[in-house]
Amino acid sequence: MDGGFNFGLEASHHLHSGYSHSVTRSWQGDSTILKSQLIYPIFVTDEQNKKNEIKSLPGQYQISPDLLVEFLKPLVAKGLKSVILFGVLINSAKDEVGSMASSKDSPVVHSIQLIRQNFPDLCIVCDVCLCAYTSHGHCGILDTENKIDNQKSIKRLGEMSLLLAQTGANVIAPSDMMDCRVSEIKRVLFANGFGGKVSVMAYSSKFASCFYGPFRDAASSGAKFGDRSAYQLPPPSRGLAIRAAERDEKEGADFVMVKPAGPYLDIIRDVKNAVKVPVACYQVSGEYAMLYHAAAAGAFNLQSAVLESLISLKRAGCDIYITYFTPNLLDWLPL
Ligand SMILES: NCc1[nH]cc(CCC(=O)O)c1CC(=O)O
Repeated sequence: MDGGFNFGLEASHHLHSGYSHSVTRSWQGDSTILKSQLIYPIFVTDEQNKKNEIKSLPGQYQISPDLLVEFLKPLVAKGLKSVILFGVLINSAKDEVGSMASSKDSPVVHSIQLIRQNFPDLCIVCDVCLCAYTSHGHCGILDTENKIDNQKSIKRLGEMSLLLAQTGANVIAPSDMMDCRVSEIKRVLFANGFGGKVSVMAYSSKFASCFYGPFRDAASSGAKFGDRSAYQLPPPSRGLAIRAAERDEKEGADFVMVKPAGPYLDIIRDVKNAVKVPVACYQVSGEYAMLYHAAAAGAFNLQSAVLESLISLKRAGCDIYITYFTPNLLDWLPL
């Protein structure tokens, strides 16, 4: 008798003996999600006095640093503990090498300064990638044949990370998917006195996913957006995804990430079993849009659906939740 058959017998016994309900009730597991495990993604623009709702992400905004403090105040009062910042540039500010990514004029640098002054305890995570800053929209620097130049790219990512750390970021989160970027960023942080002070949350198991669609709108990286399947993982690949997490842990990542989250629950569990560092899961823009629009169309209650989606992540092994629903969750979750 194989395991599957055994399990079937057991299940049907529970089902028909009236035993199942008491078993599942006493076996619910821990469904608690804490506010301190949430990270709220925020898009900061280089324009002034701007708070633009993102069309494909209703309820989410591109916001300029001068309005950021007022925007965050009520959320911090409700228990917001962490944000992840994404820079958004007007097209004329972009160039081939993404110069603004490591410029003191970048909206992310301005935002870190303001958050540090006004909310000293807020944990600032910064997305580190070049796609929002390059004119071609790729996550790295291209060579003369329009292929990614890995070495040049990770050097730029190191420069960007150092500036963000110097400005006051707590966590550097590389989402570019270039080879060896975690070790390069770690090396730069240690060489400049940030070892043990600023941590690295690596987007490790990041799939080339259509669920990032609305994000392209949000980060204004849509227009010239190219195919990223050369550096993001193919959706069917399980082994690569696990090896990527193990590799990033070896390179010194303090957290690894699985992204998207909901469609990749199996990967979350496998990564959780494979690494010792905490596992962050990114419930991405497309997952947000699906839940939002389905609830708006009356398919289900938003709060129930969002909580169930996050509890599923927890069951799979999630330690940290990156979700656009963070403001809602601050209302829904107990302190
Ligand atoms: N590299 C940048 C980046 N950082 C986070 C996302 C997606 C997040 C979301 O969809 O919410 C992306 C887009 C991409 O890589 O294609």
